[in-house]
Amino acid sequence: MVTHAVEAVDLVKTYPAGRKNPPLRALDGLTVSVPEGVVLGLLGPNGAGKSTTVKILTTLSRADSGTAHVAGYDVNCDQDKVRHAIGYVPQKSSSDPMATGLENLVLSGRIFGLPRAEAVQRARELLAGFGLAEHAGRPVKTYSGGMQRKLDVALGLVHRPRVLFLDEPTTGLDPEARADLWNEVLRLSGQEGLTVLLTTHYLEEADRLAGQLAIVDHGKIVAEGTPESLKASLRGDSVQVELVDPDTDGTIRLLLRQLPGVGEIVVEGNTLRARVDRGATAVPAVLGLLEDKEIPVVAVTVSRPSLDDVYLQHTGRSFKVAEAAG
Ligand SMILES: Nc1ncnc2c1ncn2[C@@H]1O[C@H](COP(=O)(O)OP(=O)(O)OP(=O)(O)O)[C@@H](O)[C@H]1O
Repeated sequence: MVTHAVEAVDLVKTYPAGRKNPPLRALDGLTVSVPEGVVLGLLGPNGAGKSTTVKILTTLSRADSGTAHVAGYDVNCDQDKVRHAIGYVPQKSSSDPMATGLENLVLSGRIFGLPRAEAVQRARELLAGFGLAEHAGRPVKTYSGGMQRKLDVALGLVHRPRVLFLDEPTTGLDPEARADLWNEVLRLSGQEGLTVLLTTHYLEEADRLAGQLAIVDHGKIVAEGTPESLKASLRGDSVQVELVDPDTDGTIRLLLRQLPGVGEIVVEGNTLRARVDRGATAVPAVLGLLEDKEIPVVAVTVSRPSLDDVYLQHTGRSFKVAEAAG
């Protein structure tokens, strides 16, 4: 039997939106669960409701209705037990920039009730685990962005939680630091059996890091599964047409739409992305049509469906377009 480290059912959360406006429904019946030892990615564009979900699950906010259990405890009735069972790494760092990495970790351990010697030992263990041992004595303000983020994660682990919440853990990090942090999270989950719920609006992060994905849109989960199963559930291929000039009046989109086997088409700047039944037959047809109409093309590429295609399938819009809309 699968035991769930996190179980949220039908969460609704509204925020006041000013006197003349109806309340904003940030969560609209969100249901999600995370099996023990799994890294679950909550993927959605800005404003989808990811942070609100995390705040409710970490007892920082209360849902208007619905239920949630974390590590078996009710987030409303057993708040202290939940707080001891979880680690929470918020979007904004909670470390003291003037204190050293070691001091930050020891203080955090003391706050969780560890005796001083034990807090120091745990701090040193975490610094070593995250490759920060040689920087233990430096003020955090001198750390690189990647080092600071690793320290943030270490701070969330001081009290050996069973479930770790990471709210957009790699926002603002360069690709190398991002990959480094992904490896740390995978190590924690693989070797230490930690359950991780992370929020992200990076499709690549969701694809690479999450064993399970839940796609959030307008306060609801619209699709769930492993990244592979979600992509495999889409038939056909994705064809990308890069034009010399943008399709400002939508003519090219309409033309392509008429070809047999071509499904939804998304336009992003000079690029048109179409779902097609078979890439191998669609590419020559697309190229032939555009050549006939003397429409200049930079490139046409075909690929297997991506998470962006999965998102499009379930929400009717491309992830980038949803992000830009906020
Ligand atoms: N304290 C608040 N008061 C009013 N509205 C809020 C508050 N917190 C969040 N919201 C609104 O609720 C919706 C969901 O916000 P939330 O922060 O959960 O989204 P998100 O998916 O985490 O987005 P992001 O990726 O930008 O962090 C948004 O429309 C947001 O503006």
